Amino acid sequence: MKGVEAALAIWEETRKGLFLSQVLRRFGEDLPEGERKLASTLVYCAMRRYNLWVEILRSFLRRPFETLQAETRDILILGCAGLLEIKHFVPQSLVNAFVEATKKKNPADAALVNAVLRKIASDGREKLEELKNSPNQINQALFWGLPQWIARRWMESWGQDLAKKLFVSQLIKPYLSFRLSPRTDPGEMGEKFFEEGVKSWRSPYFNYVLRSNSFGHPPSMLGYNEGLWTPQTESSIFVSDKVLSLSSSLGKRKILDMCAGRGIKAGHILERAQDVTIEAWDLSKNRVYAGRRELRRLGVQNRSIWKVGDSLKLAPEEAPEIVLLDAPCSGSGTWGRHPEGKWRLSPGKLSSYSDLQRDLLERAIGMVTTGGIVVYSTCSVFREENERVIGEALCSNPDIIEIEIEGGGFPLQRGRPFGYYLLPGSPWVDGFFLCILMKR
Ligand SMILES: C[S@@+](CC[C@H](N)C(=O)[O-])C[C@H]1O[C@@H](n2cnc3c(N)ncnc32)[C@H](O)[C@@H]1O
Repeated sequence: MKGVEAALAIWEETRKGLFLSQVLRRFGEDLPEGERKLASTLVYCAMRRYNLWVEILRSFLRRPFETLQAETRDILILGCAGLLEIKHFVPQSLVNAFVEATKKKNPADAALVNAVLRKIASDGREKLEELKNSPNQINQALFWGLPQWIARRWMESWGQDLAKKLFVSQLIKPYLSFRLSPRTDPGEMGEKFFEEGVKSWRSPYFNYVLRSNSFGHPPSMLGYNEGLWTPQTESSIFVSDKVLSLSSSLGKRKILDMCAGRGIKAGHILERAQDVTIEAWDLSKNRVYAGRRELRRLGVQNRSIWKVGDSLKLAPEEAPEIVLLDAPCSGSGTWGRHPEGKWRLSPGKLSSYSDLQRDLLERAIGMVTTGGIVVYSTCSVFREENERVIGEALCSNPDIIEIEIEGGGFPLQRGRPFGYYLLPGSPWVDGFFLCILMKR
């Protein structure tokens, strides 16, 4: 099973700090479709509930998990996740594949891996059910794949019902939404996708967005290189769509995108508003490079200026009428898509995000004049990165007011008391926060 070996190699790379999706793309290209799917399913299952697999393994091991060699730990985690989550595989062949991999990496541990994985195949589900049905908060955090401190914080700040929704969202398998360019006909594009084996249908929220049940590799799909569509989650589309409607209803054409990243929102705005110009900043040289390339792909690069640098220090070419601050954040609303993020976050890191967000928002407010708009967004569901940041900005800037947002059918959850949340709850909608401010 080449998929098992590839999963182990991907897992090792991810430990160096890379995203699963990045590594998977690199490894996946050389694998046949079935093996690529197996590798992807294994690494995502393992990463989504990493602490759960470690806990289950502990209960089946006679020695402390930490004393095992790193390669053996990896094999046991992927094996445990595969056996308890992948239903369409014969457990015995999966166990055999992991034992074979151990023989290559750590022959001395092959018997241990064989014994532990066989035990998990026969008794592991019972343990899983036990945790699922336990009312204990620690067991719930384990079952849904969350670090305990995060589960506790969400329970405290969201209350039991909404926190449960966030817990469940950790296990929703994400799919692609395609934002169509204004020159792309949704019906024709849907047919082309179908010919390529991808089923798609219209999003209930946007008439220029198609949903799919694919997790595919966008650059190798039909129409991507020609700029006919862009993969973008519908929550992210909601944010850039709001910038578009503010620009058109208030007649504001000069936009500053303070943290433009790879230019996904900038591309959306420029392709749908021909009279808008965007100045795009980002700290990362690589992202600015990718952003420029993205706008070129869409054919809108000549209405943009890009700068690499710290948005706390850069100066705009022209006074902006709208500032979009799509702030760097913990990404907690996108952990269904990028589950490695939750294991890399710490309380200290979370508060350093809040500090940076507060400074960036102050800078954004400082750059607009009377009537100017600041659109603040994060893909996080932590109040520390959202309402708290907005609350501090409103306190220190009495000339700023919040503007109400219409959901247009999108299930918005009012922040407490500022801004709006899009809570993660379907494969096409990540968790996002959005707040629109105006200078009086
Ligand atoms: C949420 S991402 C932006 C995504 C982007 N708006 C899009 O839709 O493609 C946040 C970005 O902020 C950038 N960033 C972080 N700190 C920054 C700073 N001090 N100045 C400018 N950019 C910064 C990161 O490099 C990252 O690309």
